[in-house]
Amino acid sequence: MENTSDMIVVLDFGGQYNQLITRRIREFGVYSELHPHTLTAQEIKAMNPKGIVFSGGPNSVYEEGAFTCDPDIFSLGVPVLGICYGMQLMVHHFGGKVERAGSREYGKAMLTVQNASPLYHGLPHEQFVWMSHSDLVMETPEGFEVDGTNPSCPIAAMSHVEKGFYGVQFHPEVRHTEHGNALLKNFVFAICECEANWSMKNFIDDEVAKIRDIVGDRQVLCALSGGVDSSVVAALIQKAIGDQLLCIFVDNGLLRKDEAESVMETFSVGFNMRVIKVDAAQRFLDKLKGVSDPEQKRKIIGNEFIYVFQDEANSLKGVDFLAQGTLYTDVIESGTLTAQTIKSHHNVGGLPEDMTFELIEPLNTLFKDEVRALGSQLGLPDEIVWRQPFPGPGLGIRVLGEVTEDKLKIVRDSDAILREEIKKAGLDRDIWQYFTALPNMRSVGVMGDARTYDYTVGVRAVTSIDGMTSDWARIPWDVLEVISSRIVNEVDHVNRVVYDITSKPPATIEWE
Ligand SMILES: Nc1ncnc2c1ncn2[C@@H]1O[C@H](COP(=O)(O)OP(=O)(O)OP(=O)(O)O)[C@@H](O)[C@H]1O
Ligand SMILES: O=c1[nH]c(=O)c2[nH+]cn([C@@H]3O[C@H](COP(=O)(O)O)[C@@H](O)[C@H]3O)c2[nH]1
Ligand SMILES: NC(=O)CC[C@H](N)C(=O)O
Ligand SMILES: [Mg+2]
Repeated sequence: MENTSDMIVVLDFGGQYNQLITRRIREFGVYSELHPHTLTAQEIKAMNPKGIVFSGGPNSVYEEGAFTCDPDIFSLGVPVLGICYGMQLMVHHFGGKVERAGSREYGKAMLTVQNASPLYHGLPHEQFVWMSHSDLVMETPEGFEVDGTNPSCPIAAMSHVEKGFYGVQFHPEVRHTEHGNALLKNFVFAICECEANWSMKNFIDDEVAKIRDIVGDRQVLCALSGGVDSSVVAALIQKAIGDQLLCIFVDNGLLRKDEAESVMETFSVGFNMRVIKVDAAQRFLDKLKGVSDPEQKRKIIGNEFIYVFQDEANSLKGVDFLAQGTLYTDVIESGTLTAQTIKSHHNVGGLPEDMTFELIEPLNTLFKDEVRALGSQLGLPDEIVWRQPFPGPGLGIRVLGEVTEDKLKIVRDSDAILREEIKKAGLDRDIWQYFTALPNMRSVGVMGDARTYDYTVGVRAVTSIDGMTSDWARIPWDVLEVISSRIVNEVDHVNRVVYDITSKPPATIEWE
């Protein structure tokens, strides 16, 4: 079923932050999706986009094996904006010349606009842009004009206005490009003629219609964790098909203190949903025995989740669909789009091959902050909409290395103290996510005049918008002090607490 909103397709040539392009466009109220560069012209045509953006990427177009695109894309009659690698690819395709530059250009540069193509409408003649490249366009292809220049990059922007093809060597999606947003707006609205007609309200209408269409009178099993994403999915599906929805909450033994009870209370009593709880702790812990590699742990947990869902579905009748709260970031970070797998999210990279369910993942094109807006629009209360994210593999990836009951207890107890103190300090809404992790190390301490040789607990607290990037939270010293002393005093086998002060990148939020 086709979406009712205008849309821009972004083709991914492997840059890690390409989703920023999609985000910027969505912020204008125009729907946009990021797709692999291998998407064919026919597949793109079927999506009926109003414009196409080629992203940047690490390859050099003249190298063997460099990413390319289906050449028929240029015959679709749809405007194309090539950014960095995207522009170089366009040049290469149409017979211009791209070569390695004498030196790499990374950072701020001054762009002089010399041909005011529609992309620069209303923008100043000179503007700061952000560059990150080591190849240069030496010659534009026939029919293209040079739009902008810079001393170290003479062909910094080009266009073929008649065909609707534009290229920029710099990155308009990055905040450091002074008029980047205005430039993207010119592309989206003036050149592609999009209307700002994408909102959470019509997202709900589109998705409800799609779900009804796909599901018919069959039943959907929704994997409900009590977290933001699956709660929003459950609410959306309930809106679409009412009682044909059955939720399943799995106690995998990797949950936080008192979590199982509180989720069951909220959803079955508070929301009157059909929820069943499956106690599968032993199954998960048995499978994790002796396993210490993080990716292997993630895959085991992902598989076990599905097996539990499948066992439950078998004992019920006529359940063909499994709904999950998979987000766009889960898909992107699991490496299905970009070249590099950072970590397999349990609900994407961890799915077993012999799965018999059809998946329903209505949020898999949305970012976290968009899901929160959707939750509010659906009428979910703030306490759910603003709940901090908790990963499906749970404490299994916060106990680093092999997972044991003893270590789970340390993480569970220290995490409960941290949550209590953050709440008490009134910081729970400002900090995006906060938890403790147990590195696989012990150190020497002194307690009551005696030597101890015990575990270190790591405290992690970050600020973020969508989990793709984050900064460590500046928790006041006195709050940290209380947290540290309570953890050491109240949790057995801990004699040291450290605070993680790395941002993402280069670290990630979770430690595994
Ligand atoms: N304990 C669980 N029982 C059932 N399903 C689960 C459980 N944990 C995770 N899932 C499924 O995996 C999906 C991904 O987990 P994830 O933690 O990303 O989302 P969430 O828990 O819904 O939201 P949040 O990111 O806010 O924690 C969930 O949306 C849910 O469908
Ligand atoms: O549902 C999930 N399944 C997973 O496998 C998973 N791994 C990480 N996360 C959460 O995603 C966000 C980004 O985490 P990282 O910076 O650690 O990749 C953070 O909010 C993490 O808590 C997960 N969520
Ligand atoms: N950021 C990019 O897209 C870089 C493109 C190409 N690899 C270059 O170095 O010029
Ligand atoms: Mg969760």
